Amino acid sequence: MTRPFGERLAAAMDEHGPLCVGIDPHPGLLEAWGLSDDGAGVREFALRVMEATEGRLAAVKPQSALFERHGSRGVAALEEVVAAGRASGTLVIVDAKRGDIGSTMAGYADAYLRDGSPLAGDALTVSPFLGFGSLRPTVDAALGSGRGLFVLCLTSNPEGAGVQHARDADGTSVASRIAGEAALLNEGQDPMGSVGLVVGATIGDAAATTGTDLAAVNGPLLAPGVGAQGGGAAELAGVFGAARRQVLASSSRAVLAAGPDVSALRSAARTAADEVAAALR
Ligand SMILES: O=c1ccn([C@@H]2O[C@H](COP(=O)(O)O)[C@@H](O)[C@H]2O)c(=O)[nH]1
Repeated sequence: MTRPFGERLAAAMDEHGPLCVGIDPHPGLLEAWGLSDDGAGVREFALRVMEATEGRLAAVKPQSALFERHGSRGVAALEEVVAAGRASGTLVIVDAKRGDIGSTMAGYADAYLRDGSPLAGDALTVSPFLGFGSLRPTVDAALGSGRGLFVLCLTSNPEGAGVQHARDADGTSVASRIAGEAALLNEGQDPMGSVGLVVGATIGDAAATTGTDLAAVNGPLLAPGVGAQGGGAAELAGVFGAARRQVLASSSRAVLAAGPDVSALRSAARTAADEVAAALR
């Protein structure tokens, strides 16, 4: 039986530091790397990032949308990233932000969280905005197969606040409600549970102002927004406070800009990993 994701991620973060590099093959980056904006270009881009990071980072996070742009060839390239992660032991978080009614979520669970599925990495990002309960099929599939989830909670984009900071009749914010549901699923897990949250490095004091107790989640906190969106060491320390040991910081464009040379990418990833490790110590 595979060890739970939370346990595997904690071990990977201890070994390599709390950084996840995003694999985001944007058209502009493909051009800058001298690659074609098609399935072959995306494949070459993604496999170079894997070569630079394999066995050296806790995790990578392919952005599904930027693979899907190229239809079946792009999705085939995403499958190769998943397979490369499996072969090297680098954890793969598929950033697809899936969210739908429960019966359809069962389909996504089958695609992204089932042993033997070519798109099943180690964890999947999901959206709880159709109701946390609608995520149940993905929760069951993840926990039953040693995989993890990252549930959107306080996202890095400024537009997220309108929904996530809203309060219900008893004054509880949406973000706090989501964090509370994740905490229930992670109860008693050591060193941490497998149901994480997405909490942007750019959210300032929003955890405090929305009453969201991040430390109580007892699960990993995926923190995008480092680098290109303006999050840095100071922001990470300020946003996460007592929850900082649970944080897996994520950076895509700021690291990917160092490509296409594999050793330059490797060195950019190492520098970013050392910076976030120092900020979150
Ligand atoms: O709140 C969120 C959730 C996910 N993301 C994703 O992370 C990367 C960020 O890329 P950068 O180039 O480092 O800005 C991207 O794939 C987003 O979809 C996020 O930014 N914020």
